[in-house]
Amino acid sequence: MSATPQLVVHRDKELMAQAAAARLITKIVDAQAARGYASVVLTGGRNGNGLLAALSSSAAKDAIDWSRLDLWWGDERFLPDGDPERNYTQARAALLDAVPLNPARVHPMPPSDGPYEVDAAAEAYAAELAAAASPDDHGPVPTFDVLMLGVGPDTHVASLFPELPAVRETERTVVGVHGAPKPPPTRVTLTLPAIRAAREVWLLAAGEDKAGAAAIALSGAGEVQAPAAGAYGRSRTLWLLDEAAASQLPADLYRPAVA
Ligand SMILES: O=C(O)[C@H](O)[C@@H](O)[C@H](O)[C@H](O)COP(=O)(O)O
Repeated sequence: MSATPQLVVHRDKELMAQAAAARLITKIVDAQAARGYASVVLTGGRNGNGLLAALSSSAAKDAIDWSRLDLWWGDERFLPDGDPERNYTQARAALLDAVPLNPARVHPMPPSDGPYEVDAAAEAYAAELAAAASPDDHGPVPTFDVLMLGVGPDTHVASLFPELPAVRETERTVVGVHGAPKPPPTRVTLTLPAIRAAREVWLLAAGEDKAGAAAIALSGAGEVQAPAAGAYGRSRTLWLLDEAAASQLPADLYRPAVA
């Protein structure tokens, strides 16, 4: 496990999205060369969607073999299929509808108008992950190449909000969330054990409203109070920030260049 995060600070959120998209393309191409396929966990939010939009407008995206890419989600707002607030709907609009993915490798979380209520939806997604895991993986989830997470101003990641039961989960890989402080209140989320199955976890934070959250999560806070602090990958944990989000980090973590 690699709990010590590395930080990359970009000038602004546009540059951050473009650089993160370039980084993701390279990661996917490398994984496909090494293993034949790649697996990525997507996140919602402005930064996650900004990265997908940047990837969509990058010429280098054609280097990816889209038919050999597994896509999963870190969390989902439990809303009807096609709802514009669903992370899946937003990811389709930002990128997925424009690239030749293999539909069998795309794994959106279940919608609220499907066969499941929210806790059963979480169980179904956990079963889908378990079915995709191989004996080489470390448990009932695949070893994702990259798992991306937006960071909320309250330090939430995926739909793991401070102090709520989901962030305390140590056994199940996916749980239903009831009473989330950010609408909608009902959600499905990967848990910290599932997140930590990833080779690399990338946390995306841009804007002044994230500065406090980044400083708290990177300064030794506990994961129940600051879920972002508990999100780390097996071989790498990378925080991708813009200068505004990095502005409250302690000087031993980040020293802005002097102009
Ligand atoms: O499910 C949600 O309500 C959002 O997706 C949320 O979890 C988001 O990822 C973070 O709040 C970061 O948001 P931004 O990237 O928009 O700053």
